[in-house]
Amino acid sequence: MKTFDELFTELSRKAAERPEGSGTVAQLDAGVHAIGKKIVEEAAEVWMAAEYESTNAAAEEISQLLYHLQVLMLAKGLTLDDVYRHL
Ligand SMILES: N=c1c2ncn([C@@H]3O[C@H](COP(=O)(O)OP(=O)(O)OP(=O)(O)O)[C@@H](O)[C@H]3O)c2ncn1[C@@H]1O[C@H](COP(=O)(O)O)[C@@H](O)[C@H]1O
Repeated sequence: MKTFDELFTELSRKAAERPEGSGTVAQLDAGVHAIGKKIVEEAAEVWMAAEYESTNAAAEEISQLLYHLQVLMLAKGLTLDDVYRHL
């Protein structure tokens, strides 16, 4: 298990070091358009899981949406503070 901040630290390292086989690196290479599409897809899956599936399924879909949002943040060069200052 990891926190939102811990995941961002891990993904930032992946983006910098570009290890072989990293899905995050592949997503970053695919670009903002592809990442954005994935976010919309994952958001729809969150909605469907929340409405029609178990609470655990909804939690899993939410975790995937959070992951893809972080990938977009990295693609755009945004930090956690850039986002947190708007909360
Ligand atoms: N938390 C996640 C995470 N959540 C979601 N995903 C990606 O999002 C996809 C989920 O999409 P779906 O369930 O809709 O399945 P899918 O449509 O079949 O997926 P794709 O065809 O798009 O791959 C997964 O296949 C992963 O590619 C994640 N990929 C990575 N992480 C974490 O990110 C870290 C770095 O991962 P790597 O960069 O791959 O090393 C690790 O700690 C991972 O646990």
